Amino acid sequence: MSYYSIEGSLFHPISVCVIFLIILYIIRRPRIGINEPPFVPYAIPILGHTYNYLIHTKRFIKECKEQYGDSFSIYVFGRIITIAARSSLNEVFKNHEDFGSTVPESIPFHKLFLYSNGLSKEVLRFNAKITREEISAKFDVYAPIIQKYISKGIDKWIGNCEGPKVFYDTWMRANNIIALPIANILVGEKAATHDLVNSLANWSFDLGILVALPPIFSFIHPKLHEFLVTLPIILGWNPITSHRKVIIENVGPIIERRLNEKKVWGANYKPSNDLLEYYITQPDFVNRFQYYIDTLFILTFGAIGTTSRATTNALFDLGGRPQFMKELYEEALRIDKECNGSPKLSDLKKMKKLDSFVKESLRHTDEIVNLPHIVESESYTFSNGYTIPKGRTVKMYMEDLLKSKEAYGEDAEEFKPFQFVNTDSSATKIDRSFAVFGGGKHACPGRFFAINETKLVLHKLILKYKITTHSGKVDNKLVIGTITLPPKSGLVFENRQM
Ligand code: HEM
Repeated sequence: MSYYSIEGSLFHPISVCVIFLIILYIIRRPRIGINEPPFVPYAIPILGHTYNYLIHTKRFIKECKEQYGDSFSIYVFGRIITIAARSSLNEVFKNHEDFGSTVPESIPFHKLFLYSNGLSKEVLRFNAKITREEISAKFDVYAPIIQKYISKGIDKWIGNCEGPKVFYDTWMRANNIIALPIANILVGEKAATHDLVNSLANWSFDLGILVALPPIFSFIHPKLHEFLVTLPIILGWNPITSHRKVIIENVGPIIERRLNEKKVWGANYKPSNDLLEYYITQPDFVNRFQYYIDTLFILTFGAIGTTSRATTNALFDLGGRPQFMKELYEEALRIDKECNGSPKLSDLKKMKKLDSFVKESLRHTDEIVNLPHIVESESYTFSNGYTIPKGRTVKMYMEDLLKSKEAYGEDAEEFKPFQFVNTDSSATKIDRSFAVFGGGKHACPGRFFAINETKLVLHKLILKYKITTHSGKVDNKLVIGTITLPPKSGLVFENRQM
């Protein structure tokens, strides 16, 4: 009797597990339509290519391309994704009516931003328009504010380095420096209090568990992962709430005052030099105040972390290669003299070596695949004849583009900081071999602002400090699955002797 009951109790959970895995295998087996790009075979059921994709990304994707060509599909976290290498990749950008952007799967923007339904087309259109017309195009209008707050930020976050100071949180510091001018341009100097700047700079870092949870439940069903990620929000934990409160407390009274002044002074109302003024002029602003606060959050998500990441990577690229500092310092000194220490757009354009350095640093972001897009039309047929269905996620094989020997020479893997100096290829220029800012109609409209702000921050830092890595070597980026973040190692700042 006891023999049977022990065996029964062991048999029961194991057999349930086995039956569950068999059912999972059958129902989640990838189904490939006719004429699709080659599907790379895999050995481990259910897991598919997930392990190789996450752990051996560079080698795995390279081998797939060599064997299966310019577009191929793999099975990762219970989903088929298509990888588009160099020529197919540019098609995705060009045919923007067939493709839409996807938010990183792990971030439930639609639950975080209820007034705008997250990254809706309407929000993207609005943000693209103001970025293009009111931010990038007005760099010189905002130049005094940008200069002032970059200097303030450097004083606060790097400060006086009479002896060498080692920072192990350079990205956080650069993020705060980059956020200061952006926040001041967006909401004006009066509203951009310490708390507000802090909220705009750091809210995306507070998403914590919502971003950290790998989509393991997608093996069962993608909706299950989506549900688990949104569960904390459904249960009342929304990491945005406290930041939203800070923003509203700071901009609310200023908006109210400006709206009153507009009523009283009519045509004599004097608009302020900030983006809040643009928001106020929207015909539906009063009725959709919370919607516009959402758009502001979403804009800073794409603007601050990306720019500070580029700046931090460039600092580490420079710190690990001090042999290039002399040339950059001499260029910085010369141009700074010419403009009496206040570079405008025309002066930033003259910083050819710095521009080339920043572009080379962006080329070496070291992400293998990135920029997911989703097929929104019924299907899409690549010019190589392969068709992918509606709903399919396509990821760009960025390494294939950015380290292409055809475009960057036999030594494309090397860091060649001044290779763009005598070309007409500035860091903001998008071409078939440089898609760091995307491409086509939806290419990043903030790239002019981002590059100029990055250059201005680096210009001021190069003039003020000697910068080296603490290791004395070129430090590796932090690799998390298929994405890379700036190194976490030490960066040393030391005042230059005047
Ligand atoms: C180095 C910094 C930056 C990088 C690497 C970057 C990268 C990108 C990329 C790759 C895209 C296209 C995404 C896609 O095709 O799905 C994009 C779009 C966009 N970026 Fe940036 N970005 C940066 C800075 C900025 C800044 C500073 C702003 C705003 C001030 C901004 C605003 C936008 C907007 C509004 C879009 C959407 C455009 C559209 O949908 O038409 N970006 N960015």
